[in-house]
Amino acid sequence: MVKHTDTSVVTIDRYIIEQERNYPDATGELSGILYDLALASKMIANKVRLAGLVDILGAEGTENVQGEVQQKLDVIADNIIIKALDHGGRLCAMASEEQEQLIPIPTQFKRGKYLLLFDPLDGSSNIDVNVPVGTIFSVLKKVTPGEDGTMADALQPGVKQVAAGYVIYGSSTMLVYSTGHGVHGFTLDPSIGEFLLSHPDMKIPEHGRYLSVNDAYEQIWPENVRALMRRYRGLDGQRKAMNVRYVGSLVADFHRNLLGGGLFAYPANQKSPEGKLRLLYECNPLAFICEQAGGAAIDGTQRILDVQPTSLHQRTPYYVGSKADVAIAAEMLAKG
Ligand SMILES: O=P(O)(O)OC[C@H]1O[C@](O)(COP(=O)(O)O)[C@@H](O)[C@@H]1O
Ligand SMILES: [Mg+2]
Ligand SMILES: [Mg+2]
Repeated sequence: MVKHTDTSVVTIDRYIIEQERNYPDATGELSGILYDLALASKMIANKVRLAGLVDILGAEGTENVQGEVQQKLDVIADNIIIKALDHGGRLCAMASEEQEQLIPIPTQFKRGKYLLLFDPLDGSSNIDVNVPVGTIFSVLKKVTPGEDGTMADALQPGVKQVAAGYVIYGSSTMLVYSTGHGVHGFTLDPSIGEFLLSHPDMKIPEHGRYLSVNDAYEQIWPENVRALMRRYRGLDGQRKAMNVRYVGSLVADFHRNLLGGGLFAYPANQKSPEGKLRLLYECNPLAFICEQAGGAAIDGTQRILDVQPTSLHQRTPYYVGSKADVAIAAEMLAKG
């Protein structure tokens, strides 16, 4: 595998081909899915950039399966990804935060051996206020007989992912992914419309600087969660306080912590006993990336990637980031 420095001019397409050489039996189907996701991300980036100028801010007026009001950009991003990925002959089904059921591949198109699960627009509450948002994706291999993807194909533990990644639409647009061979970041150069390698082989620092949690829920957290947050804030005298940063877009909070080291948490609380974030298309893909970068991710009792899913839109408590900080969470939350 060619070792690129961050001065090489390498497009994502070229990099994906080079990575494919790691797999002697590769058919190019997984590479094709990553190409199409890169294309869809460019189209979504364009919409996000123009959000204030064209009529795509605000609510769509519909609700998704989570009971959340859908933003116009949630629906636009969802359609862009489905239309970019449904005809390549590489997928047997898709699943989206914005769709209640599995999304079948239209009958006129060939089916493939992979499933794509995604959160088309992450951080929806930040769209209208021009704060970074993102897209999150996870790729699984079909495990049941037959052509069409089934729920059993979607409900596989995170360790079964063959690829995962996210896109952040911030001051620049970046696509970060892993196929199980490290984590690689690409920055979109809008002047040539290409994702260029900018962050090869990303690693998260062992000890984190940043704590990312919405402590507006402090009053309704279980006592062991409150004790844990006091620890991270240096209030129990056991360690130096971490610096608090919370954007309210999971992708943006995760990305900052991946680069600078930190802990993102969305604990369970009395109102949401399972937490808020979705296991299959938010927590599993970022946990895969984080572990590939040397970090860790738990639900408070076990490794997120070992959780056996039971439903498409299930939620889970989430602690992800620098290994040493997640270890503290595991130790203190085990105290029940
Ligand atoms: O406002 P809260 O309760 O802190 O929740 C913020 C969290 O909700 C989310 O916006 C949920 O994701 P969606 O926007 O994709 O529904 C996360 O990005 C973010 O971390
Ligand atoms: Mg989300
Ligand atoms: Mg979303």
